[in-house]
Amino acid sequence: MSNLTKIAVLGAGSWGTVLADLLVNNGHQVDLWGNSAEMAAEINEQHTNRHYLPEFQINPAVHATLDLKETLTDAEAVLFVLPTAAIRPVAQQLVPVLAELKTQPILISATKGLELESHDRISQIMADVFPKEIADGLVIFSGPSHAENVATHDLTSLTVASQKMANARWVQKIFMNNYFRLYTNDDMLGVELGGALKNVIAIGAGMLHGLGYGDNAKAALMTRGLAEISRLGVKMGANPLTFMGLSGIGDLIVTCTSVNSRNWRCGNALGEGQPLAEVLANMGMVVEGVGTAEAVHELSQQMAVEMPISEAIYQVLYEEADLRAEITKLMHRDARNEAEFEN
Ligand SMILES: NC(=O)C1=CN([C@@H]2O[C@H](COP(=O)(O)OP(=O)(O)OC[C@H]3O[C@@H](n4cnc5c(N)ncnc54)[C@H](OP(=O)(O)O)[C@@H]3O)[C@@H](O)[C@H]2O)C=CC1
Ligand SMILES: O=C(CO)COP(=O)(O)O
Repeated sequence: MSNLTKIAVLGAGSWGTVLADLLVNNGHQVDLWGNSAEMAAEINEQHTNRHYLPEFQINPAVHATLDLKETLTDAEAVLFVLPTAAIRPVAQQLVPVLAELKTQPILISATKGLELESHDRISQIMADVFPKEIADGLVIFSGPSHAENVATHDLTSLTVASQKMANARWVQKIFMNNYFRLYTNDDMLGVELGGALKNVIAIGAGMLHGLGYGDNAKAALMTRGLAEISRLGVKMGANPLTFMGLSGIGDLIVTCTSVNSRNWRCGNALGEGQPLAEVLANMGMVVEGVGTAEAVHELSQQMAVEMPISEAIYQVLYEEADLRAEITKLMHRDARNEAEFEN
């Protein structure tokens, strides 16, 4: 057993690969767990992951594996970087493996989404699946951070939130370096909601671009999008200030304005007239906002919170509503005061 801090990274896609590389660059030992033998061989032998990050050269010390027991043994933390839909089944696979270990790792989630049908946040899925003493220590890792930019060491700041601040501070310490800065936050609910719900609004920003709308339209969408995210979040018990932070407005800005965003690119292609099934098939990476739009549609009804922009995007994605007609409807909603927080 080495003296290095070992971190298990689950999910060898764009974000998991870049975070594994960052952790190794920071002097930690990393096992990167994935589900493809070819991918693991490519990472271990060529130190690339061309499907997800065509230009990226991975630190050769990143070790990819398909063996979950090997990945978890001696790990001080387990970082989930999987699509939302994979969190519950993979977490269930972990339970018997963790039960055999002498010490329990800290769980960290970098995933941004709401589960379909249950509308659960990642922390709720973890609470369902893991024993309380493990789930209670979960750290949420969220903020404006395209993998492609972190890969080139662009300056990046994120939020780490947990009910156990000691865990958040530990995660802060293992990730921070001269291009990666983390802030702690005790509002896990707000941090999770900001990270998940901005993906829906980013699809809308892409749609506007695809239709040919300009900067004013995008600024209005982002501002009113944040208003409805905050409205839902506050009603659910989140701190309104969280939505003004990195995991709120910060992530909304980066996702609504960058061609690196898969959600933005999906919306842009829809705005240009491509069918959703074709867009998703061509993307080859997860577009979390599509599933989350359906979860938000149901959650906002359940919470009796109006979310007109997210609802319009849901209608276009799932109910074959006409995009231009939805925009017209939004522009003709009842006139109101900007500061009204109720609807
Ligand atoms: N990319 C980014 O810049 C950022 C992403 N995120 C969030 O991180 C999460 C992951 O995103 P990202 O890395 O971009 O996604 P990608 O689509 O790039 O990669 C997803 C990875 O998860 C793997 N996977 C899917 N299902 C399973 C499973 N059941 N078991 C094991 N592996 C599985 C995929 O494997 P396979 O190749 O076989 O499909 C793939 O390697 C998302 O919630 C996203 O919102 C957050 C911040 C930044
Ligand atoms: O969350 C992200 C950046 O912070 C990644 O966004 P996309 O999933 O839209 O690429």
